[in-house]
Amino acid sequence: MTTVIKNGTIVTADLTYKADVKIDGGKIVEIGPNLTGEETLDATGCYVMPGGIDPHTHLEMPFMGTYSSDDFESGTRAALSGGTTMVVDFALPAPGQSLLEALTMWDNKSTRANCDYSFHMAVTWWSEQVFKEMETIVRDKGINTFKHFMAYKGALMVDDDEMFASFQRCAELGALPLVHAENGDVVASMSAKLLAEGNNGPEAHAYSRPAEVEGEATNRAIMIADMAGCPVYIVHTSCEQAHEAIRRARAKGMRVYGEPLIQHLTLDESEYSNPDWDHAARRVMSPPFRSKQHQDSLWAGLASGSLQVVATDHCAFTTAQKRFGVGDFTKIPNGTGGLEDRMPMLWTHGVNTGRLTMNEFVAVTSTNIAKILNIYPKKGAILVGADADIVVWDPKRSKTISSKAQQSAIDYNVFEGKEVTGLPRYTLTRGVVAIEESTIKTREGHGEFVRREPVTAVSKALSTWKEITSPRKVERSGIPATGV
Ligand SMILES: NC(=O)NCCC(=O)O
Ligand SMILES: [Zn+2]
Ligand SMILES: [Zn+2]
Repeated sequence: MTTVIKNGTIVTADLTYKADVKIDGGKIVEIGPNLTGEETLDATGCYVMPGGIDPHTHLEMPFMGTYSSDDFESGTRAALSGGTTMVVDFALPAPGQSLLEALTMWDNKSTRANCDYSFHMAVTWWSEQVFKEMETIVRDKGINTFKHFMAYKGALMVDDDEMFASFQRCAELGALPLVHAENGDVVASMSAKLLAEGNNGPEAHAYSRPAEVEGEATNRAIMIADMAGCPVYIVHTSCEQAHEAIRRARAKGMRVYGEPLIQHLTLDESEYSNPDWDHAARRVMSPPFRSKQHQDSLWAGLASGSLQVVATDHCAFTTAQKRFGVGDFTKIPNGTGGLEDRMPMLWTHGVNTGRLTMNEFVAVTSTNIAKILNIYPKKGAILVGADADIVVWDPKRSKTISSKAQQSAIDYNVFEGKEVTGLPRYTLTRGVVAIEESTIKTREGHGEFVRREPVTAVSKALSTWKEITSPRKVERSGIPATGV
């Protein structure tokens, strides 16, 4: 069946123009005036944009003694409802577990997805086996990104030598390392001190992870990547110190990417002072929410291009799960939701305030990450041949965010009560209408895994430069005899 989106204005990362879009077999087949098809979707007054890509989700993630509560069904339904048509989740091997075995576990969970998805593979330990399996993950399994946690000591954290070894392997394979940059040793030490002093509430989670903890680790990850000769992507960049490290590295010519979250852009540290324990605990995530000055830095980074992607790190725990940490903040499961609200919140606080143009909005919610992950223009584009992952965006539609009306499985929303203006009229996943205003038409299992080939251009450029500038043995003719 052919579908035509009529009377809208196409907005991409670099163009804004009036045209209809024709879809057949899940792909865009024609763009132009006066198109016709068997089904017509009216986009009068709307912007026709590439569907959002959220490159940072944790659906049904085993973490801190429990599982995050949105699975691939509810999580991707929430995504589509907010205009996001692809998610990238993290396959997390337990320390000692095979990467391939972990991937099978994530493959099994994702069969319920309503929209397309892909995985990053985490490197949570290091051995000859991990070294070898990384190649299979890239070449056979279509995954070109490896995640490293510098935090969560005693659980997911890797040390510098492991990270350096893994980054070097990424360089060989044309893969991109991702890093959760917080100094896990310092966090562990500060947490123990705070607890010993009786500081056990959710606000102490933020006290234990100041911006310096993130700035130091971000800089370290960037320097290690530079020595390994690979690009690096810093997830959930939340503060000026981390942004500064990214900015500085980019100015020196390093391929470094930074990803602020919608939560860090729009919610601040005052949330942790709320007298209601549940309110504060529901907002416990790592890194924690920061001050308004840090938020200004992140917005400036998006506008100037030193930060490239807005994600959610969607990792949703119910209030009951958060209460595991009553009396000990280190036991509050870390994570917040946001999949459904990322696009409307960013449009409202970015485009509607003049902090971002519409084209920049498309760039940071879709096109930039599609390019970084090497899936452009299959995803992230309104072009003939691209997947018809499209959001028809109505800039006048408004709502007040409420957990009562959300798709996410949890019992609250960190954006509760916020007014948003700018919402999907239609969300299409590979040509199928999944959302029509407030009507949910998602199909469980419709989502497909998106293969991602190695990023050969960047790794070839970096390895060529590395080879040319590598240290060389100095050849000497007159070597003195040893001893006397
Ligand atoms: N961010 C967070 O607090 N939870 C999810 C896991 C992670 O990304 O660190
Ligand atoms: Zn993280
Ligand atoms: Zn995460």
